[in-house]
Amino acid sequence: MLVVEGLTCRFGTKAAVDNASFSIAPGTFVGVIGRSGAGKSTLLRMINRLAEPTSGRILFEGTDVTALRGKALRQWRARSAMIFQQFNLVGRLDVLTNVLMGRLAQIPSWRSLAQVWPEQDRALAMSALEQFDIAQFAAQRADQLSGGQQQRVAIARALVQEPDIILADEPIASLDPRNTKIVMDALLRINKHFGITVLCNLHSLDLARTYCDRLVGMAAGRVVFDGAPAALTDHIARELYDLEANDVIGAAPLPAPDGATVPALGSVAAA
Ligand SMILES: Nc1ncnc2c1ncn2[C@@H]1O[C@H](COP(=O)(O)OP(=O)(O)OP(=O)(O)O)[C@@H](O)[C@H]1O
Repeated sequence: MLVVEGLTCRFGTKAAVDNASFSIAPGTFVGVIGRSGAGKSTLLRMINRLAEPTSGRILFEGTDVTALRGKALRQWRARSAMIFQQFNLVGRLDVLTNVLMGRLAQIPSWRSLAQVWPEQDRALAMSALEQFDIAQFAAQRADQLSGGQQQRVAIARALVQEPDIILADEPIASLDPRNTKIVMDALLRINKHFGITVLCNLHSLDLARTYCDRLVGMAAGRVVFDGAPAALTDHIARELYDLEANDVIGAAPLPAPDGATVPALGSVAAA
């Protein structure tokens, strides 16, 4: 269980996240929605401890994540894998090595410096690439891949971290509709097949409704909605998105996720 209690992050006098509180049961696919500047990125970055909370607490399975330092903090960062809008791969390195970076927290530093990866880690990384149909690119430089392929490499890297939670910060913002679906399906597969909790910042309400078990709606740093997608009426959505509402509501519906209907809140089904 991930518990966020009164979490606040201030930049000067401005509260990017203002007293956010919620709990997330293991295995849930949660969409964090809201317009640009609502505080979605800051919330995810605080959970991973990339941004420091000004006040409040983050608890994971009873451990106070906000208080972690040194090795314990590095371990937490491995357990809460981030996926970014811009993929954050090392472009000049090959795809397999990028995925193996996800194992860094598990191996002694001399091995990573010498690029001597344990055979079982290489097998794990190849298997992750196979899961997302990109094993054929293993030896290619990461910057030679398309955006959608690069994001799948980033998801494979997150998967080999063997995380409890994946924090995806607008993972499809740079992608076309086809790659958007491929990447969202990949996240859904991870969530349902491995039971890994996913928190995914999404600008598009249609995507959030299609893929998520639960939505957390943010406006001006505050959590203003928390519930099942079906409970998010157009009226609430319009309040949430204000002037952007017409851009995010009622766009062309996305095809259903591959091989899965949208699951019930908190359920974990085999993919
Ligand atoms: N490092 C920072 N320094 C100062 N202000 C910041 C910083 N990071 C975020 N902010 C401000 O905090 C607010 C919330 O930003 P955040 O990026 O979390 O929102 P968001 O909902 O993720 O928006 P977007 O969808 O545009 O990324 C914004 O007003 C932003 O300008």
